[in-house]
Amino acid sequence: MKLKKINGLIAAPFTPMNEDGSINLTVIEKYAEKLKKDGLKGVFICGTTGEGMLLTNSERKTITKKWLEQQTDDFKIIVHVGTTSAKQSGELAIHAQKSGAYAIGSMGPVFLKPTQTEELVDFCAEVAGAAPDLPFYYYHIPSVSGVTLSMVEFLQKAAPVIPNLAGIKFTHNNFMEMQQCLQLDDGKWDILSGFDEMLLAGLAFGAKGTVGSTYNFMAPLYNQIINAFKNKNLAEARAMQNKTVQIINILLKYNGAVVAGKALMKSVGIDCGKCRVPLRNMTEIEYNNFINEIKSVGFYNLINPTNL
Ligand SMILES: CC(=O)N[C@@H]([C@@H](O)[C@H](O)[C@H](O)CO)[C@@H](O)CC(=O)C(=O)O
Repeated sequence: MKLKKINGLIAAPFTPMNEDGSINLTVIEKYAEKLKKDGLKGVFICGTTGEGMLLTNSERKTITKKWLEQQTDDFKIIVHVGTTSAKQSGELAIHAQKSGAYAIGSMGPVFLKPTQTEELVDFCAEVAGAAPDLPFYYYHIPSVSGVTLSMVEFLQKAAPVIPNLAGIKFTHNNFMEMQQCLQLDDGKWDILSGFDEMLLAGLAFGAKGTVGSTYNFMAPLYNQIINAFKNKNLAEARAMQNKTVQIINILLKYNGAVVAGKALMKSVGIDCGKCRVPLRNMTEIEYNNFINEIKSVGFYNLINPTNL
């Protein structure tokens, strides 16, 4: 399979929900329009940020169909199909391919975790094999999945048995390993940088595509980091990355990037509602304090493209 690499920002969108916790599809068209206007190259749906593992397979298929109504050549829909079961993930992969998704991704099995690379390869081979016409990305996110195997070894052992293997969504801060993956097989693999606050480091090691949650509401800042890096203006790139770090620190202080990021979306015009258990939503007092802290670092001026 001849694979094109992803270049630029891919958002990991929140899954909009109603007050009763049901999924809210009515927001997705407006959501996609905002992301396209902000310069996103697509979305990676039903991942960590999308609370994918807190949704039923039926809900994930419904969300997939809705997002796919927004897909264009310049706005790619990548579907996270990871679950604890290769069979369940395979079912989602079949649906994603039938529905016309650009690609699929899957994290490793988080229950009965693989302890050796061959076990992870076997899991991914079954999932990727269910959608043989789509590029498959392994979703490496050890801080959440607990699957901490070598990605270099994974690529080496997976390549011969997963013909549609495209690369790795590398949500990890081991940049030595990321660099090795980027260099492997003459740079064949598409290695997507997954930590927004370390985007500049990923760019420095050669990553071209990136997936993240804060691209939902800070994309103009990150596109400025990418442009400053391309123009060799590292002082500006570092200054902008530092601003994103300030904001991410506040998100992490208020129940984390998923809960706080999802709550923030309403203030940028896309009301995504609350998160599902076991995630703990903010109280009203916490939310007011959160917004005040976000304002105190100039967030709303920062994301206003006319100020960039
Ligand atoms: C652990 C985690 O949630 N990582 C986020 C980051 O975008 C993260 O929210 C951001 O770097 C702030 O820490 C993404 O990599 C996750 C992601 O791409 C996804 O939700 O599919």
